[in-house]
Amino acid sequence: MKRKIVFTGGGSAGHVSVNAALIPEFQKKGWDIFYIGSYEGIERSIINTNFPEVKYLSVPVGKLRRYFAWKNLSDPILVIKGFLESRSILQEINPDFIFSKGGFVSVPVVSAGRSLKIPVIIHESDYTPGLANKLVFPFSKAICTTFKETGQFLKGSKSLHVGAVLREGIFQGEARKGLEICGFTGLKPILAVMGGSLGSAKINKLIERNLPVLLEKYDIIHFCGKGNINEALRQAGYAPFEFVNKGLFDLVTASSVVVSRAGSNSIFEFLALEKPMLLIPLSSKASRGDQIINAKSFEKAGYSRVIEEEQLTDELFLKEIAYLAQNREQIQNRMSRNKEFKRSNEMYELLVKQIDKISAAQ
Ligand SMILES: CC(=O)N[C@H]1[C@@H](OP(=O)(O)OP(=O)(O)OC[C@H]2O[C@@H](n3ccc(=O)[nH]c3=O)[C@H](O)[C@@H]2O)O[C@H](CO)[C@@H](O)[C@@H]1O
Repeated sequence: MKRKIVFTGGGSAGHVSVNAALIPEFQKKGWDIFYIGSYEGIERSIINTNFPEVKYLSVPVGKLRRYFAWKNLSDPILVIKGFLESRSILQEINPDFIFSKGGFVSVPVVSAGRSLKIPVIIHESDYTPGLANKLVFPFSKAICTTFKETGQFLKGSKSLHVGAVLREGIFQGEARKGLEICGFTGLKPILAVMGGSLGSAKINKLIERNLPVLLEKYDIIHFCGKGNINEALRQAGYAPFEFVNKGLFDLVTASSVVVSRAGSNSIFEFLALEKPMLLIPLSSKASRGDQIINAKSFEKAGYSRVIEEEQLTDELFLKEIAYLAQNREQIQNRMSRNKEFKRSNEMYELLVKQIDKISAAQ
């Protein structure tokens, strides 16, 4: 009989990337694969676009906020509905295990899995654990972490440092194809700008203001986020994209320096591809501050420069880009020594070993 796995996680691509890295491995090994996500979240389009064979099942999702909003009154009802629907889906599938990448959508799925005694393994890619993962941590058999230091924030011995889990295609990117997609000549160095998977209004405005100056020295690839392209800016040397599913690694491989938010998956991808980074983490006013900690740890390792939003000025921004361009080789040397990541096939083997151990103990 085919073994079955249910993936969950979503809300932003950062909560889908590891799943997207692992799905092809489970496919190769003949598993029956299901994904439980929201009706409209980014996880739905990523899974349906890249893995049409995976059975995607939607459940209602209630957001967990740390601040007041009227929706805080209705969202608990959605969470309960999400739990009940997840439970009946899981009862029907009866998977060998659930792999959760976090985000709001994972809370009802993991809780329902626990109520049915289905083993759950979760993954945390940020330095400090996110709220959803913290809530479901007691329901899991193991929590895999990208950062070694994350274990100190999790009680007990369930945490397992695995490093970043990278999508297989990452090392197959071709600079030539990236240039072709953008219509660039390759004569100027390329600056890639990514405001996280959803785009960042702040970074988009920063680029807009500094575009004429930047274009004197660089060609620019700008990942603006869905619905954020400003068509008036389109010109020779400036290639804007909303969200790129295919060809992303051709574009990143073609780049010399990257300006980015500090979401964990993105920065580890840039590290693996040895792209010096200027990180502008999401402020602690708009988040739990996880990106600031991610960014600082990269700065300490000498892979990136960091400008916090509160310190961000156009002058400092241009100065830091110039610094990275000048010190590129030195930074890349440091990056090339970092091997703290897992290829998807290695992570597959690790997960299956874990799950066999758990099943034998049950
Ligand atoms: C606002 C928010 O909640 N941000 C969180 C979210 O960020 P976010 O969703 O931006 O997550 P990451 O930066 O970790 O990952 C983004 C992923 O999207 C991919 N990508 C991006 C652009 C594109 O056009 N195509 C594409 O495939 C990147 O290659 C990467 O794999 O999850 C991260 C990981 O938990 C957290 O650190 C962030 O704080």
